[in-house]
Amino acid sequence: MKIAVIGTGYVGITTSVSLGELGHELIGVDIDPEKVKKLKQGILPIYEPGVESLIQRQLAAGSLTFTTSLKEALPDAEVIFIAVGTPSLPNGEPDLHYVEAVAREIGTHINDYKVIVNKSTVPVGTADWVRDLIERELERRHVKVEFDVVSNPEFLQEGKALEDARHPDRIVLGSSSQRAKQTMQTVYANVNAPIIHTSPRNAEMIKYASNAILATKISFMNDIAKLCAHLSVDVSEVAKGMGLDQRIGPHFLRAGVGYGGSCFPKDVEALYALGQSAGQEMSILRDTQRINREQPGWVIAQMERELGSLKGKKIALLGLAFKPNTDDLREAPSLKLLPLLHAAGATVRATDPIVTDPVKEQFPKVGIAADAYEAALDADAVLLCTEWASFLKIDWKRIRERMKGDRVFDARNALSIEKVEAAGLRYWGVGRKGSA
Ligand SMILES: NC(=O)c1ccc[n+]([C@@H]2O[C@H](COP(=O)([O-])OP(=O)(O)OC[C@H]3O[C@@H](n4cnc5c(N)ncnc54)[C@H](O)[C@@H]3O)[C@@H](O)[C@H]2O)c1
Ligand SMILES: O=c1ccn([C@@H]2O[C@H](COP(=O)(O)OP(=O)(O)O[C@H]3O[C@H](CO)[C@@H](O)[C@H](O)[C@H]3O)[C@@H](O)[C@H]2O)c(=O)[nH]1
Repeated sequence: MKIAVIGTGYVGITTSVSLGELGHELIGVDIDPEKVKKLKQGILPIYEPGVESLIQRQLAAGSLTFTTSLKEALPDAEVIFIAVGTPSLPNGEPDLHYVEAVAREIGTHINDYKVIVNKSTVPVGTADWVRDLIERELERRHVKVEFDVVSNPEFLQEGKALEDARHPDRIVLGSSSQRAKQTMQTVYANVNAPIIHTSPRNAEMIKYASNAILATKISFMNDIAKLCAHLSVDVSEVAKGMGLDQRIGPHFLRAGVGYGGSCFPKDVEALYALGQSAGQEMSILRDTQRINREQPGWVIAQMERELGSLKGKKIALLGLAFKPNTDDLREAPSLKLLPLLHAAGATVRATDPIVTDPVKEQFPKVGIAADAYEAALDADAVLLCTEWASFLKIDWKRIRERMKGDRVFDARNALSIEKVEAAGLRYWGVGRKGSA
């Protein structure tokens, strides 16, 4: 089957290569000529493990191509995926103008039956709106072309996008016609995952509600962690004990410095905004967001409680990306910690295995170190912000020798207390040992 994917960000690229693995022929479209130029050369403009080699293989086989021209991509494609961004507007609602532009362009150029699949995360009712936009363009052209709009939300996690695409927990298909449903069944025929066939509106809500509950689990555990800190309880042990209950599950129970990334913050906000416009309070989501906003400040306040004033203190910041295995800095907690540390008078030397330059541009005062050992030189304290695998394997004795102070603040609850303490360092975690 020939498939066009509009937008070559995380979702567009992952969709393209994973559908390519299923035997389909893919054409990726992006308005960004630089991105397309790189992709045509097999260069991935983002860091996502495993994806670049797959692009190169599929380019060489001729089963994957890229273009900046939607018009050129449309005629041969039976299915058109929309995978453009839906960032937050200042009022919290998602900005749908990229989706709108693509829908209009599709309406301008289609001449035969297509299934248009929305993969972007969008509010309930967007599939109907996309249908209207396309119909209006067809009316303007005085042509009649049949098409269907399907909602097929994406659930991949950055850093493990390929694995998630190959082995999804479920595929959600919100189709409004039998013809579209059958086409989508062919698209995903070779994926071994449960398929939920539902309406487009239900599919759109499934995506927002899924992200919102995951974000809420994190904020809930961050609240529990702060209580654990007062009661000398280790929240990691609590999470372990809770997670074995199958009704709760072990995932997304890790307390830390809060959630970041391009999805949770904007999607929780968008669902909250959707509630507001429907006159529905959504107070849980309000608190989910509040707790997340406050978490970096709470971590810094705890550091001040432990270290005294941070004025003149040297802090080694380990990790800048919003999570490991990505170079994505969107809503990264590091970008919230840095101004707070600076405002408190601390000097920061940061390190990250992948992403440093954009942080240096945004915060010229931050020193950038090649690795954790360089960052720790003369430091009063180490602060772990992103739990990259390389940081979990640190030789803490080597770190101790280089530091001036002896404090390790684990804002991800990812380090082994025993290993840190065996090196003669004092450990602090979020609602773990050392917190109060
Ligand atoms: N990043 C994730 O992990 C993830 C996971 C699930 C769902 N989503 C959702 O998927 C959508 C895309 O997310 P992303 O992170 O891939 O976005 P992104 O911002 O990384 O990429 C979007 C791409 O679309 C391109 N684009 C914009 N307008 C275009 C147009 N008119 N024609 C062609 N290309 C156009 C941009 O140049 C950009 O390359 C969002 O709605 C997001 O919420 C993202
Ligand atoms: O127990 C946990 C789990 C995660 N996080 C943080 O939560 C954020 C988001 O992590 P994760 O969900 O792994 O990354 P994303 O790539 O943003 O993926 C989320 O957002 C995507 C975009 O909608 C969805 O497709 C995914 O299903 C959803 O997990 C990161 O800052 C993590 O550090 C925690 O603090 N504690």
